[in-house]
Amino acid sequence: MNVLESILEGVRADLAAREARTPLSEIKDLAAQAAPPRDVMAALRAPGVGVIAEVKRRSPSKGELAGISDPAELARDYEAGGARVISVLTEERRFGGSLADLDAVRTAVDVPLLRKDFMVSPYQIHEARAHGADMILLIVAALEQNVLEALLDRAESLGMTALVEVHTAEEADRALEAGAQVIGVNARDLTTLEVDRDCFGRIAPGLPSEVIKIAESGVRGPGDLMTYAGFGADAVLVGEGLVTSGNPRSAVTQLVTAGSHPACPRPSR
Ligand SMILES: O=P(O)(O)OC[C@@H](O)[C@@H](O)c1c[nH]c2ccccc12
Repeated sequence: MNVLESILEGVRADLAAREARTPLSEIKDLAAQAAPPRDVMAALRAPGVGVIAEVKRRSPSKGELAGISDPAELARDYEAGGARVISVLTEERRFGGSLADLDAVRTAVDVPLLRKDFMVSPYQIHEARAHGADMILLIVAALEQNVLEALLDRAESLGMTALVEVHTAEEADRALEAGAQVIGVNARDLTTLEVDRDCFGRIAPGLPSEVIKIAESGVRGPGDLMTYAGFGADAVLVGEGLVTSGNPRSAVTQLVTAGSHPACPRPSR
């Protein structure tokens, strides 16, 4: 079993336990009562290369990253630094996240939120909405094509935006086939955890100009952002580099400043 498969096994078990406690009908009601979703596309289409800042406690490759004691405070720093969207990892077993983290962040900031998890069922999408998320992650490598399409449709029917994650050109074709409007190229191969920073440059230039393109993982600082900008990135998604920086607010500001600098190549659409 590869890393992704073993993560998915745990995710399915945890999901079954939550579904047993709170039935789908109930979670749908809670989602319907939530404040309306924020306009993620508008946030991502703003000029310059945007920053999606991630609340990430642990990773399967590095273990505990920075001992985040207050996710709300971290999120406020991200927002003050100029993050366009905040990503909250809610997977518990490998990433140490939770829906409680998402709740804490939702009460602390106004920017759109991405629920970062391994989505395999519509239940998780209603759950994300009920907890205030505006965007969800769909990992192509984790989903059969028909399930990918069903989850994408479900997210859109709730007024949410899906970030469809790929790591290969074949997966990018599947994302487009499913109708993805926002595609994230993850530099990390989730089956091996290896990082390949050239992945974005191989895949993104082949995507249609109207698709929003996000470079995910392994962003160390403004230099990486500029490289990705040259290949057409609309935004970068950064976790570890921010949480381990010692000063997340200024680390976000530095990225945002680079992404709005006149010398930074802008996606043309
Ligand atoms: O911490 P990094 O290397 O900056 O990466 C952030 C983000 O891209 C990463 O957490 C991620 C990308 N895709 C995922 C899918 C599931 C869990 C986590 C992820």
